[in-house]
Amino acid sequence: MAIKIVCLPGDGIGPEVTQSTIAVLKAVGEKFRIEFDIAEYPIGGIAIEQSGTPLPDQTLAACKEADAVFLGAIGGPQWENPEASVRPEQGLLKLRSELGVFSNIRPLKVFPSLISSSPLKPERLAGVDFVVVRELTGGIYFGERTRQDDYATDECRYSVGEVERIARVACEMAMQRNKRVTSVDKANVLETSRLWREVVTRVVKNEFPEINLEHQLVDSCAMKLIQQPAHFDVILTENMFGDILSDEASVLSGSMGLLASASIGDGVGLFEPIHGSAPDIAGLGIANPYASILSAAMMLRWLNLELAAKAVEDAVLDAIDNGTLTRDLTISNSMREASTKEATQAVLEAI
Ligand SMILES: NC(=O)c1ccc[n+]([C@@H]2O[C@H](COP(=O)([O-])OP(=O)(O)OC[C@H]3O[C@@H](n4cnc5c(N)ncnc54)[C@H](O)[C@@H]3O)[C@@H](O)[C@H]2O)c1
Ligand SMILES: CC(C)[C@H](C(=O)O)[C@@H](O)C(=O)O
Ligand SMILES: [Mg+2]
Repeated sequence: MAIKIVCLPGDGIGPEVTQSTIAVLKAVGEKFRIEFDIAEYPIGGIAIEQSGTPLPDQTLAACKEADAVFLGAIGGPQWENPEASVRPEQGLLKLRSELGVFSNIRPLKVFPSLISSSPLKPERLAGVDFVVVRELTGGIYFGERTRQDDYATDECRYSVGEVERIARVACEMAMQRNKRVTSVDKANVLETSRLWREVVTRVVKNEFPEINLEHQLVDSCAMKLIQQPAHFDVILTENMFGDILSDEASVLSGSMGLLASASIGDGVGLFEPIHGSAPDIAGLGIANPYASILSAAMMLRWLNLELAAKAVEDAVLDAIDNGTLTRDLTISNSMREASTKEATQAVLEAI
């Protein structure tokens, strides 16, 4: 039976990188005789243009019935008017919430052949391999917002249950890795962080006694990520800190255009690169498609298609090792610059 994938290209470079990813999915499907039924639906700014809402009912219904959902990126300056009542980002947040995908897994590896693409010194990058486990459906992203003439508020709320379940995801992941969890919070200031710290400590003590747990404040964690990135194994953190730290971490790998993610809950999974719609390069044909393609590999693995997932990851690695690099990766090392199409072609040839 065909595997039903709902694809949400979105805005800016979203459609460019999803087009590459669909080509790769088709190729890997042919190689391993897997039938994918891929249907595209609007989300984000394009959906606002078409129907006045960033997450149309048909899109949400299709996502809920799919085996997996794949998203490019949403947003852009056209929809950034501070007075606007509908925004592309609301569509993505509602989708995450409706699908209940509370854990966002963002792996970070440094590809040896890309060490010169990172602004960090090579010796800092040796052995860097960690994963950010970001809570995705709670915290300040989903609290009540108010606006008066002269002030505004954003509520940040976490329940014990929300922290327990994401802590378990991080611990289970750490058990498959080096059994080290760094839980990141701001417990010296925030009450939600003090609850977070308490709950994480209890979950580890009662359920994962083999895990080596450390707590780190988010400000010094931001520093340590650059100063000593090889220190980390699993970084467990709340929604907004995870958003910020993962973009920061992408600099270690050389580009945001390399970082994939999987958003998992109890039902259908959502797979998306961590980057946004990159309005500054949209339409130029130079976006890096590897983050998106690697997100599809995470999707294949989650669908229990391990051979196909590995084939996609190896093909991206081959393309990178052969020096097929888009502008974001060549900028600091004056190598030849590949287009999105050329990078996609290099992956297709390696499959
Ligand atoms: N998941 C998502 O859909 C998502 C994620 C982040 C931001 N956004 C939205 O994207 C819009 C732009 O946000 P931003 O500029 O802060 O972040 P961004 O991630 O879109 O871009 C940041 C920088 O990284 C570069 N970049 C990002 N992805 C790249 C790729 N694949 N290849 C080459 N270069 C790449 C961009 O050119 C830009 O210079 C905003 O509307 C924001 O809300 C959406
Ligand atoms: C677009 C925005 C709502 C989103 C987030 O903050 O979660 C993005 O930055 C991400 O990292 O996926
Ligand atoms: Mg982000």
